[in-house]
Amino acid sequence: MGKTLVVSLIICALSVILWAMKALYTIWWTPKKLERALRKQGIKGPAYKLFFGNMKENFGMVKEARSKSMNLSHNIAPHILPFALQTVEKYAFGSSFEEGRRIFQLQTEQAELAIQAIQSVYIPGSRFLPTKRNTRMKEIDKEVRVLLTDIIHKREQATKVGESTNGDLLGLMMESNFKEIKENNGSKKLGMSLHEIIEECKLFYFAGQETTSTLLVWTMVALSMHPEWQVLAREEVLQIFEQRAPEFDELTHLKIVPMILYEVLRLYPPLVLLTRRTDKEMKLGKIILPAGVRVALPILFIHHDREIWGEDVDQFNPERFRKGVSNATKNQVSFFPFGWGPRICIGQDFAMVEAKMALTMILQHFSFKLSPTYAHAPCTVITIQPQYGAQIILRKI
Ligand code: HEM
Repeated sequence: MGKTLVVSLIICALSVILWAMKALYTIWWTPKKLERALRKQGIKGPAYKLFFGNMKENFGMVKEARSKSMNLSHNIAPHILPFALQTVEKYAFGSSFEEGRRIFQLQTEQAELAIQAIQSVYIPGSRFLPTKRNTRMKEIDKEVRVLLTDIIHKREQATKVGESTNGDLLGLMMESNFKEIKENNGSKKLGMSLHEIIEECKLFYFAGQETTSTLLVWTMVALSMHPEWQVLAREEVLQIFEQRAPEFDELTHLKIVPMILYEVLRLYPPLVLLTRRTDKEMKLGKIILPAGVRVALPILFIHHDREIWGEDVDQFNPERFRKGVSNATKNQVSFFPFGWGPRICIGQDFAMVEAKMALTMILQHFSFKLSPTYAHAPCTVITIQPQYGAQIILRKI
């Protein structure tokens, strides 16, 4: 008993030391290393300032918006999320909403538990303890795997007997995997493993629903706050489609709706930050970054940078996108809600089509305005969310 206690204490002490070393490395040594490297290149100042600009001002903007608590009646956010999921399910997995509902519920619960874990005090190694939350997270992970494995196995059988993928993403992924294995004489080393396919599916669930529903929720909030743009968008939609459902090809005729969506993505980018780690010395513009440095690309801050966007940076002004994104950004990389470079969001066109389609149909059938109970309080919970909900009053037209 005494021996076990000593061993446990030693393990605990070692993990605390390791954790402290890691924290020191991340918050002190790496920025110092970066600063030294930058100083040699004639760039002076603390590393965080060099890369984030005036953080205080930017954080202030988000904090200021967090105000009093409100009641959640008419909150549209929970209704938009299942819509986005249904779309991802249908086009990414081809399965019906009902079939995927269990996975959706589980993934939602998993995201909530992950947020709770992120927001609680970090104790090194605590994720291995059999706490209620950890146990539930493991159970969820297991159940999601079983459900997805089932969908994948059914698809595998269908692909083997030459059934069509119907062009959905999972089918295409498996078809190409199957082809690669076949071309290499059945060697499974080259194709994706079941584990990899499951991880891709899970990524699609997270990447494809929360982001697009966030875009739609903020678009409805913005159009409620700016009824003049709501009127313009509705006029355009009714002129092109009248009351009928839009066809995919016709969506390119929309001009005002994409301007609105871009402006919403600028003001409320669903993902506020991207991070990268340099694995070797790298040149970033005129700056040389040493290896092992974590670089944050603060999408939200850059989208709200007065120097880039001008004095009306905090205003909702879709007009700035009238001549397209390159014109609005003067060809700089200052608007990147979907990321940039090789890891750019693969679902961006899909998301834009989905948002245009959904917004068109909402505008055709409803006019909407903010409920007096709405409090404007954007806050970051993985994606940027209205902290007290998005209470909107819809009127059938
Ligand atoms: C408004 C909607 C969306 C926004 C704002 C958004 C934004 C992003 C961003 C910022 C990234 C990270 C890029 C990086 O790390 O550089 C990303 C990655 C990704 N997104 Fe989206 N996304 C949206 C919708 C979607 C949809 C609808 C899907 C799928 C149907 C999707 C699938 C993915 C995937 C699979 C990745 C990972 C790509 C990779 O690592 O190579 N996203 N997205």
